[in-house]
Amino acid sequence: MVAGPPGSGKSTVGPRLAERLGVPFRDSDDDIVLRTGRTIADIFATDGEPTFRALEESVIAEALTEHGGVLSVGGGAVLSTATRERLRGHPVVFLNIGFAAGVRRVGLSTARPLLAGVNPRATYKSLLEARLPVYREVATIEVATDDRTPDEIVTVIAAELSKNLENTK
Ligand SMILES: Nc1ncnc2c1ncn2[C@@H]1O[C@H](COP(=O)(O)OP(=O)(O)O)[C@@H](O)[C@H]1O
Ligand SMILES: O=C(O)C1=C[C@@H](OP(=O)(O)O)[C@@H](O)[C@H](O)C1
Ligand SMILES: [Mg+2]
Repeated sequence: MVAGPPGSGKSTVGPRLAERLGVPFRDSDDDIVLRTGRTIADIFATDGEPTFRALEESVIAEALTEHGGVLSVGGGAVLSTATRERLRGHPVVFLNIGFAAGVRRVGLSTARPLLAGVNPRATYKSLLEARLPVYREVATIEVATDDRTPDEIVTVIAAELSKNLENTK
């Protein structure tokens, strides 16, 4: 699984990592859109965050049982205790990102409803701080992404994954 804050590159790096490993790719946000036929922004605006989080838990639980490849998840997915429990035993990559680079990457897009409020920079800053320990708790691999291209990040992850595999032999 690939986890980390919005803008860390989960949806960009995940498919490239899957390609490099020769396995299929899924993204929990895409799975929610496929299942509901609605956008993430619409689900947040119409039904509220708790409905979105329940859908997110459900598509991740499904992917963890039926999907044998790389799964990128939304930035808030690991806040769920049930999801964290389901992740035990799975390799989890934490894509880390600093505030400045993260703000540049998420930009002014309205696709992320949590960052569409009055002060998105302050929201993003507190989100990074509050979630950092949670990402670290679930991660088996942590990669700083600020000054790396997606392909460089994939190379680092692939090397770490094979190192971890060697250690379990
Ligand atoms: N390593 C990187 N360097 C520069 N830009 C990146 C990198 N990874 C992702 N991006 C860009 O940042 C934005 C957010 O990436 P995305 O994969 O959607 O992040 P996430 O899924 O973690 O929210 C996109 O515009 C993407 O092209
Ligand atoms: O951080 C979050 O709580 C969210 C991150 C988004 O995904 P990305 O992290 O891929 O942007 C998306 O799941 C939703 O807008 C909520
Ligand atoms: Mg994403």
